[in-house]
Amino acid sequence: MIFKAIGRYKLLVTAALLTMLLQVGAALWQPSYMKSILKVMADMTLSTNGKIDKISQYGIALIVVAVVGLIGSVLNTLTAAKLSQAVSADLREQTFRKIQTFSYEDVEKFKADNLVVRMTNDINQIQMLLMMVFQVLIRVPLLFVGAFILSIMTMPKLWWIIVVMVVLIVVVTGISMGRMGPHFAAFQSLMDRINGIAKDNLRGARVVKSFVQEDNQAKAFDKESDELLGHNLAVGYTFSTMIPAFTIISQLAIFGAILLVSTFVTKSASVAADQLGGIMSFVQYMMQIMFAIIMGGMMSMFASRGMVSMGRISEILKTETSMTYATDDVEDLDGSIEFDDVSFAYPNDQQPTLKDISFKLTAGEMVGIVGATGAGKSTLAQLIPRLFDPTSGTVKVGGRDLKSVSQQTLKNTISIVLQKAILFSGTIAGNLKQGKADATSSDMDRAAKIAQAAEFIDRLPERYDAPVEERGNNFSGGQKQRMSITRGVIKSPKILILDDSTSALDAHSEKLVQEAMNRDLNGTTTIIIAQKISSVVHADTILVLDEGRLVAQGTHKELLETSDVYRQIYDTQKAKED
Ligand SMILES: Nc1ncnc2c1ncn2[C@@H]1O[C@H](COP(=O)(O)OP(=O)(O)OP(=O)(O)O)[C@@H](O)[C@H]1O
Repeated sequence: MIFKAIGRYKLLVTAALLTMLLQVGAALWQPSYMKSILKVMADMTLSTNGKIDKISQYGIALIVVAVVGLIGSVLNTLTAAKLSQAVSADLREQTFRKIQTFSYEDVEKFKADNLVVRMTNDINQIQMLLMMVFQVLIRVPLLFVGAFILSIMTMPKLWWIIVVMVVLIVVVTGISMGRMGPHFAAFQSLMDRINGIAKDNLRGARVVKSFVQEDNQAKAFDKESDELLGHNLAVGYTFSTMIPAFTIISQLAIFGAILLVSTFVTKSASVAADQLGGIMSFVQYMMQIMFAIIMGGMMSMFASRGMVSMGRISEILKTETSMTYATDDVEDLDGSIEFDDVSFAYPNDQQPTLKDISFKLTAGEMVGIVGATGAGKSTLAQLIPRLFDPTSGTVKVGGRDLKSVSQQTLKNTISIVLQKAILFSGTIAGNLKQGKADATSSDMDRAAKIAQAAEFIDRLPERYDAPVEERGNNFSGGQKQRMSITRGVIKSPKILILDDSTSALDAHSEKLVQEAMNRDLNGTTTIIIAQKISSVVHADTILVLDEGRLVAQGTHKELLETSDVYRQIYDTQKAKED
């Protein structure tokens, strides 16, 4: 996944690698000039002949190498930043596109909040890792090996000091990383939970305020946040012991090296000068080795977090949607519906929500679905536009098994207006066009009249261009429902499902909507899921659900005579009204 994403930016990758090489080359070269300058300076105690010129030459060369290294470093940072941002933007878009192919069931399995964290936080982790990789990937091994060899070449007798230092630093790094690893693994799932709480709280701000739940919400948030703090502190503590440990190791190594060198210095001045220059560059190489190991450790830290994130993104990209369409052909189906021995269980649910349901509806009928809360009405309705596939049995529309028709055919044939009116930020027109992409303003007028939305839309100065805020927050519950019904009816579908979607409307408006539908959507099979039997008394047929089973079907009059469940619901509601 990641290699494919990076592969698109060959030029940037090459530039990042070359600039990295430039940096390493310059870093390794500099100490040798230092050594030469110091050697010449020490020699000056014997004779100054031509020495100043030599020092200037070495000095200029040293500055040139340092400037080249600096340019390499700036260019490398720029290319690494550009590359990591481009790759992570591609991954984010690819992930979002993939999620768009998911069925509703797939989204339910992942959970929406979790998908949001993956597309934001996880992609950021990958971006940070890539930035690190393209800044230090080659630099670490080259700097380590280069500085190691050059240090031993500079002071062959001190090879063992380098080896002891490397072993100690590797041991400290290994122990520290081992301690930090489990904390990094916990970060991501904690971020999912914290994000979920924050989102629930902000979305349900009205409920939180009206039920004075601020304290409880804050406590729940604090619990997760404290756990995250605990992991962050544990990482911080380990880090705070790691850095001083490195400093002590390097100081001891430098001290040891200087001490040993002083014992090598003989009375010969030229040898002493040589040793002085040597020890300077030796110490510089030692520092570079330590830097390389620390950078390597840091990279492995970013890598361990980035790998977890990559796994989470690749899980999305590898997910094959649970719903496939047998064909792309667009067909003209009529609005008849047939359920043949349908049972359905939600993903990860052992118990079926719908059990052995069979019925037939003729095109153009007005159908009511009633039943107690939790009886399975919405679940049954969701199987018609194929939001879920049945666990067993067949759902047919226009005589065709839903699994054998194309997505576009389904979209053209069926509209569902959900219990909760969901609007997207943009304009009213933008939301209505989700129902019919090429809707004209006369289509919108017609649909708005049916849904009794015209009365408030006409009062808005911008009418259909009026802005809709996030989740339609600038509209009332009833206005949102009316817009949602407008979106549902705008394409005059063959089948229209209204899932308790007039609940926020007063009885008069509900009646007006139904009358307008009867008049203007003649020929549309209308399924009305209703809490109140009064909303469906005029239906051609009513399905009565009880604990996931279809227990009766008929007209209001027939059901009053034949169905105990129906009569019970009717009597209870009537008693309440009286
Ligand atoms: N996404 C889901 N995942 C798991 N279980 C679910 C899901 N949605 C609904 N259920 C369960 O399925 C059962 C039927 O729910 P459904 O929403 O279909 O009932 P309903 O008859 O429409 O109820 P209501 O009239 O209250 O809207 C309930 O027990 C509910 O807990």
